[in-house]
Amino acid sequence: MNEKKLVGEKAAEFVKDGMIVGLGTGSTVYYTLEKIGQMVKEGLQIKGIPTSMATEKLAHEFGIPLTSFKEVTYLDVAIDGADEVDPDLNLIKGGGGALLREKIIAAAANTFIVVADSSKLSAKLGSFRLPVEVIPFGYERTAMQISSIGCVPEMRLSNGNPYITDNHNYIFDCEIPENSQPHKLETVLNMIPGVVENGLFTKMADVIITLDANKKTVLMKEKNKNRIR
Ligand SMILES: O=C(CO)[C@H](O)[C@H](O)COP(=O)(O)O
Repeated sequence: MNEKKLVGEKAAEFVKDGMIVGLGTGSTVYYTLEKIGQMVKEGLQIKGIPTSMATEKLAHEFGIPLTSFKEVTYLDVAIDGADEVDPDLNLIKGGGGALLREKIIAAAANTFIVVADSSKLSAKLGSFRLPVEVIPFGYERTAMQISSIGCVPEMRLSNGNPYITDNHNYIFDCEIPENSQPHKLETVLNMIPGVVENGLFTKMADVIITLDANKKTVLMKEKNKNRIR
């Protein structure tokens, strides 16, 4: 059974006629995009905003019409994957390198839905290294400052060269301190000059679509309505 397909396709049920939809990035949301593409062929009228160039390409392939922040100021719903999810619905994202656009789109969405197979659920964030996007200028010094707050950064490489994001930046994958408080760490990292964004998405997700022990899709919902928008 393909867990990613089950949760990915389930998320498409949240997409209704007339909506502006944030289109996430990754191998789970791939199935959401594929399903939305089918729904569009059957007459669904929506417009999407992609979180990455890879997703923009997929949206074209699946026939999903696109728009941008030149035309809209908010989204009805955004659907995206995650690398790790804790019981308070805090996330680590950015394994696919798209964290910056993903966070802009999640923050602009009235409802942020996360698709996560059961391997992504974790009692405490930190087993997946935290992606931190930094501008290339002064990245050596930025890395020192990331280290000074207890994180251990390692530059992400692609074929031996620095991995370059869609926004022409670098990524450090960081081990985070064991006793980290996710919201505090998210805020403190973003105060370091040179850090553009980090992959902690705290107080953002409204719904996690995952699977129970019987491999049936279940929804984990946000308990505290204290989202930051
Ligand atoms: O944050 C992401 C990309 O930047 C992805 O949502 C995350 O890496 C999950 O990917 P996948 O669904 O392939 O496991």
